[in-house]
Amino acid sequence: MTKVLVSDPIDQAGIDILGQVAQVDQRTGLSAEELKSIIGDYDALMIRSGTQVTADVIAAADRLRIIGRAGVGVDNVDVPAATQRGVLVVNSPEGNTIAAAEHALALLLSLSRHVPQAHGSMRAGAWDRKKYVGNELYKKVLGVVGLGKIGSHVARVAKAMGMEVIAFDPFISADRAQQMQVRLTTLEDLFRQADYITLHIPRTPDTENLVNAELLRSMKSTARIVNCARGGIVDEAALAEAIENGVIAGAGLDVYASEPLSEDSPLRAVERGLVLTPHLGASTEEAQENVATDVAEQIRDVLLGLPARSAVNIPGLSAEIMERLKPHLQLAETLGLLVSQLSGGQVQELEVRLQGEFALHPSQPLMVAALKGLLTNALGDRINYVNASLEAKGRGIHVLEVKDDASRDFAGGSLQLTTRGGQGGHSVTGAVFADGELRVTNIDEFPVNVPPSRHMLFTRHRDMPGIIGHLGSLLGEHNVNIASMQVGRRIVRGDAVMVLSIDDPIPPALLATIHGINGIQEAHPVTL
Ligand SMILES: NC(=O)c1ccc[n+]([C@@H]2O[C@H](COP(=O)([O-])OP(=O)(O)OC[C@H]3O[C@@H](n4cnc5c(N)ncnc54)[C@H](O)[C@@H]3O)[C@@H](O)[C@H]2O)c1
Ligand SMILES: O=C(O)CC[C@@H](O)C(=O)O
Repeated sequence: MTKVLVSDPIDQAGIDILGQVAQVDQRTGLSAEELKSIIGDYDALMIRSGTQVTADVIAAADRLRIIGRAGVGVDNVDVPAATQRGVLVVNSPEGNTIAAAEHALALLLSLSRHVPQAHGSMRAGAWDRKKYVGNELYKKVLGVVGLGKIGSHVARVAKAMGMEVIAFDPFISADRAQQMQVRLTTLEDLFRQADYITLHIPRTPDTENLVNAELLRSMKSTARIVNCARGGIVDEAALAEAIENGVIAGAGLDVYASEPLSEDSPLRAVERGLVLTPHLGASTEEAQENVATDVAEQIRDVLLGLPARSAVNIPGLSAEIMERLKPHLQLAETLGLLVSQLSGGQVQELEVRLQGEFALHPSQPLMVAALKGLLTNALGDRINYVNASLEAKGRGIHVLEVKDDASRDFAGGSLQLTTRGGQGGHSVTGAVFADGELRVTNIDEFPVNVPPSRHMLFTRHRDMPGIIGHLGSLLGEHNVNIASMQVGRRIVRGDAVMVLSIDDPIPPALLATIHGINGIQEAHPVTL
């Protein structure tokens, strides 16, 4: 008998769909140990954000074929562990977009009119009209951080309410922002200018504690901030302090670094200017029905041997092709990640050139892997083989595929990714060597031969005496250890590129100093 475990509250519409093909056991509130002890009996697991599907749980899941997340974020699932075990992870990328956007707007309005506090005082028998004088949103500046699905909807509604909308999203093109009548700006400027700020970005290493004490200090003292995206993006202790000390006027939070929010969190002690909700962004009847139906249909289909439409991990490729193309897919993804960081995010066109033997492989998975790499910094764990093409299209990125099987630069062929965009373009080429090792072989038409490593620094500079030594000593002074270094140049004392593999990331202050070195035209730290 096929069995599905539903371990979080899921709308009945989803349960009914699962019931068409399997025995459905609804067991919410399981401890980690209890989940581990029973998961071995199940073919599918359906969850929301409450259940933590750790590597331990997956290791105990002998029969498990699919994990369905009724919602967007899969940060409560160890996706690499699931992929390794061949367990498909599916989600519902759009089912709760409107619900989350409306919740952010609800927090903005509640904050500006003190709705929860006024309600509390009425319940306590008071009739206090003076204490709860608020502010209007009309004609105020709303700063949207992250202009994706939810951020765009919030921006649209805010404009209809007469707000001026500015946004920070380094991965959205100026054209797209213009279509939405939103002015793109820097994060710093947004925090300085906005009367209201709303966050709609994923939690990634780049966005963790993005809103810290320093950024909060740069806000107007009358400004308010809403986080209905992910916990951990805002430094909670710094936020509580900023509200208590009048540095900012208030905040509305739906998500927390650790959930449920602990009873002794400093946030719970803030008396004025703070509205807290317990991760309710997706909690509307409509969204719960949408996500439950969307995910239950995918679980049902997969259990019947059909493909899933929103797989987060394994693409619609056979295991055999995946195995054969593994290093090539890895190269495409690595080059995508690399070229996106060289290009600074604003990419309008990506050209993928399959050269020599690369042109003989199926191109679609390679194109998708390249796009997945290109969008990884923008979308974190939300980008996958299934949605990469769609996400690129949604961002207005034009994708070109060029096959050049006559090229003979490396025995196994090579792959070149070229970006074009508002800030110019970059190109990177790579190859898979006979031992399966990946190599970056060309940067902006300068030949190099570098294995990709976790932390790297790429510079474009004038080939002149002293520049390499200067950079080397500067890194040494800042305790950044260089593992290897290579220079690529076409003519002596012309333009050149330098590629450093380093053991540690470059601190932002050091990057500014590197930019100041005479002869350095560009410097890009890269994390792969
Ligand atoms: N509170 C809830 O219940 C709830 C419900 C649904 C979604 N969410 C969360 O809301 C967030 C947004 O979801 P979405 O569906 O709009 O995602 P999306 O992928 O459509 O949009 C995210 C946007 O953030 C941008 N971005 C990435 N890194 C950035 C950075 N460092 N600075 C600025 N912009 C950056 C991306 O370019 C993208 O446009 C996610 O974190 C999601 O998990 C919360
Ligand atoms: O399951 C929930 O209610 C939270 C969902 C939301 O955070 C998401 O990422 O989709």
